[in-house]
Amino acid sequence: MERQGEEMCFACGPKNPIGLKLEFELNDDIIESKFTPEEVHQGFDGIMHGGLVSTLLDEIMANMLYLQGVKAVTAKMETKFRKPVEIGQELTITGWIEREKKRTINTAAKIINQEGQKVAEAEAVFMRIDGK
Ligand SMILES: CCCCCCCCCCCC(=O)SCCNC(=O)CCNC(=O)[C@H](O)C(C)(C)COP(=O)(O)OP(=O)(O)OC[C@H]1O[C@@H](n2cnc3c(N)ncnc32)[C@H](O)[C@@H]1OP(=O)(O)O
Repeated sequence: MERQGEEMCFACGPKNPIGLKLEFELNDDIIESKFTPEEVHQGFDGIMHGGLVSTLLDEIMANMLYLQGVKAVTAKMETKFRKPVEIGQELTITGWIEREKKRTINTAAKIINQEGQKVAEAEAVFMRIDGK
């Protein structure tokens, strides 16, 4: 089978049939994406699965670096699930860089629901794999 590379990314790949198909807007140092979870994304009834909430946060931080030409992988990540994420509510996901030191980049991200409440947030350490 022919491999389709990054276009198959579960979170952002346009060719992944079961993917989240996230799109991003990078403005200066802040990246943003919108996503509305559906029933197929739930764990408990009516609530988005926490693993997928983490995926949204991981992906926004990863793509922020990727879109700036930085090749790095998530080395460590901590997620705080502040409120249940309801199915059918549009989410705004935002990511930014906190600090950089040699190979490691500390990043952060948050998810805000339609009512303006912070439903989840994360801090992560990315490690460059581009030899820089
Ligand atoms: C269409 C668009 C698509 C766009 C595509 C976008 C895709 C986005 C995907 C979402 C992002 C992801 O999920 S990325 C995938 C998930 N993450 C991964 O698979 C990463 C797996 N881990 C690794 O590959 C490796 O552990 C690395 C690269 C992180 C580090 O390995 P290494 O380069 O060999 O480094 P190593 O010699 O072991 O260690 C060097 C130093 O770093 C420390 N160190 C090593 N690993 C870690 C760690 N995880 N957390 C903390 N510290 C660590 C060591 O203690 C050591 O410290 P000292 O002794 O020097 O003090």
